[in-house]
Amino acid sequence: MMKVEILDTEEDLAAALAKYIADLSAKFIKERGAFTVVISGGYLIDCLRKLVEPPYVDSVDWSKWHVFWVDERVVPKDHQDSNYKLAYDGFLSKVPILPGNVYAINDALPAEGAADDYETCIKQLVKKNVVSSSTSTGFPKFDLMLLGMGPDGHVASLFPGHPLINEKERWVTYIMDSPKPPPHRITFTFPVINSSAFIAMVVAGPGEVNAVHTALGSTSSVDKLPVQMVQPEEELAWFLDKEAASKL
Ligand SMILES: O=C(O)[C@H](O)[C@@H](O)[C@H](O)[C@H](O)COP(=O)(O)O
Repeated sequence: MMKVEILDTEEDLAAALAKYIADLSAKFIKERGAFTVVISGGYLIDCLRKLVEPPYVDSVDWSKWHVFWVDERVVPKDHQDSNYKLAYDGFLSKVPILPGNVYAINDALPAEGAADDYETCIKQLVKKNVVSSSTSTGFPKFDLMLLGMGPDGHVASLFPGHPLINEKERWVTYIMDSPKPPPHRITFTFPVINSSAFIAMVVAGPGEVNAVHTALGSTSSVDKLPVQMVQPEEELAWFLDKEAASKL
């Protein structure tokens, strides 16, 4: 199922996104005592700012959250390009999520090793039932993924025309030639992204208007953009501000 929310301003988008996340947090914690959230980098983290303010900062049961990255740059965790640093500075440092429930990549490993290590970590969490497993695909089923999108329609570190968008076996893979710097990254694959229960696709501002139009406004497209390949098992919710939706 897909829904598209177009908000007047980016501020309204942040407020709507916070409510959506808080509601899903309450749902999954009630159902299974945990909430597994996968975040991307980029402007998404700034869009989470309403979650770290009242009422949500007080009402969300942060102790049940488990946080993962859909992609990460292969740099030290304190490097300016690190998605972990971006999320820590802008979100994780402001809420009482248990440090042991925040799953960053092993930044001492090169890209291939870091991807293998992250995949092994997730497999262990599936065995412990911290992360669910999709009964239809056998891949890990995260409760919610919070994704941004690039102007070229990339999601995570899955870029248009790159062979990685066709990876069908691995849970986590790596790229050494990312067109968006830095070049070395790890990324979830589409089988994992599309085995998630819910995905929020968060796009604000003028930078992605063409990719948003391609994804939501056009019917025919021979080669699908990565963003058009996103199809979670329960719901894909687009959160757009009026600028991002201006070509719809
Ligand atoms: O590591 C990354 O670069 C992000 O995970 C990436 O997938 C991001 O979500 C989009 O690129 C949008 O981010 P921007 O705000 O930088 O365009």
